[in-house]
Amino acid sequence: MITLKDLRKSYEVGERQVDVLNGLDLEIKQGDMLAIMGRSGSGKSTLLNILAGLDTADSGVYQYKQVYISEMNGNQRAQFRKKHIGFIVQNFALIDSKNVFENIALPLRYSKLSRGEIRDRVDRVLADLRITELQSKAVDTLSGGEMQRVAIARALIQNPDLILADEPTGALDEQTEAEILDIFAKLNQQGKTLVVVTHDQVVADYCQQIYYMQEGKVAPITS
Ligand SMILES: Nc1ncnc2c1ncn2[C@@H]1O[C@H](COP(=O)(O)OP(=O)(O)OP(=O)(O)O)[C@@H](O)[C@H]1O
Repeated sequence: MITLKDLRKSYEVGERQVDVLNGLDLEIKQGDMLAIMGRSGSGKSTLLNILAGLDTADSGVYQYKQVYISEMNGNQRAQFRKKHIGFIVQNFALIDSKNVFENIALPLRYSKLSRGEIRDRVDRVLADLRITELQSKAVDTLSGGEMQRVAIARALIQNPDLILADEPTGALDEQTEAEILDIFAKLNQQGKTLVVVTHDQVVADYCQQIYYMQEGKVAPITS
């Protein structure tokens, strides 16, 4: 599904050049659920942002199915992101001034769907994530676990094939973490491909493969 080949990316910090990706290769198959671990600053978020089409490498190849994302311009990447990617972050990134329903419907706002179709789609993800009763609530009144469910619902609203999660349970207690991980496992069973960046071994152990990022590359951890 995804091939990354010889990805390189560096930043100039003052006089110094920091190599974040240093010839990174990775293959992700459809239906994989993989964890990426590694020390702080090793480049995990950079990699996830590139997979999402939010950022680009300086060189190397990013192929998604038959398409070369690494050859796209910013607009094309935005289209790609909208169609294929669901992105989930640690701090949920919800809009406080909007209620749950509006947050989940947000990615559909420039679509050609009618209000009724939007309603139906949101109803479906609300039901899937068992948060139908929260739909009219202000998001800043929710618990952390509820907020993350809303963020997952928003990520799913366009029915993406690839779900990228950056420390998705980092702000949650153990019990809530387990609930969110169950949701991920269920999505994976439904055929979604998931890539989860985490520092947490419990989260990594939920995934079928664990990769470790070091010196600008990733390598599988074999148990
Ligand atoms: N815009 C930028 N300008 C300069 N350096 C940057 C920039 N973005 C990231 N970096 C550097 O790139 C490196 C990788 O950052 P990245 O956020 O990808 O790491 P990470 O593994 O996700 O870290 P963490 O686990 O702490 O979130 C770090 O050294 C960071 O300081």
